Amino acid sequence: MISIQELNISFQKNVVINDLSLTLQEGGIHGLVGLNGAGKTTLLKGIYGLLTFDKGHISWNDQPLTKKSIGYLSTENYFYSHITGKDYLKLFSKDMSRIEELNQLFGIPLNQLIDDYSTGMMKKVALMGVFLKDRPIYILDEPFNGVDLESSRVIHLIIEQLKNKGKTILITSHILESLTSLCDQIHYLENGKIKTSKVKEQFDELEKEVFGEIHLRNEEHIKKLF
Ligand SMILES: Nc1ncnc2c1ncn2[C@@H]1O[C@H](COP(=O)(O)OP(=O)(O)OP(=O)(O)O)[C@@H](O)[C@H]1O
Repeated sequence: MISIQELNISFQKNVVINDLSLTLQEGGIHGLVGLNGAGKTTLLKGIYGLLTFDKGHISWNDQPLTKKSIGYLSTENYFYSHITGKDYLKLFSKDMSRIEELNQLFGIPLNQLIDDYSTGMMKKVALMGVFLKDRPIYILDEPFNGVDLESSRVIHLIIEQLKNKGKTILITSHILESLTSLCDQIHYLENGKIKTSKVKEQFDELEKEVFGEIHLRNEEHIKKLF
């Protein structure tokens, strides 16, 4: 179980994560949603240990949570420039046949320079790097962003399989449907706190409760504007 207690993360005076508490059960797929700028990436970076926090505590089964327990997909792909996909993936695994087997699912031209890849291809190579490492926890920031339908389905199935192996997964997406079909629980982040958490049977309520209100407000506003 990952336990986050009263976490505060701020950038200068901008408090982005504000006394946030959240428990992530072991062996589950957890979604994190929220509007642009809500603090999803900040929270994931905080859990992975890329940001210092003003206060609070994060633990994993009552032990400190460290980077080596986590496979982390960042929203920004920090590749070395002028490196081929193959050379990049070799940083994650020396097992070339596993790399090639994994790539059968994604079809990336691995001998090409990453600099020459499309946005979706870069995302897929970054994800392949994450999946090549066996970790108990995976934190995936926008894994479906820019990825075609076929590969989204592959990523979906890999995540489900990781769950079957007992891994704990935390994932963000702007596409709610990709989370409702995948997650056991979805957490909604607003004003630096988890406003609500819903289990699978309650996902309809999440749509109505959180997004219904926003849709309604926007619809009225659009009708006034146009
Ligand atoms: N390095 C930084 N320095 C200053 N402010 C930052 C930094 N990173 C994030 N912020 C601010 O923190 C807030 C939350 O940003 P964050 O990227 O965590 O949001 P998000 O929920 O992931 O948004 P999106 O859905 O657009 O990806 C924003 O107001 C942003 O401007």
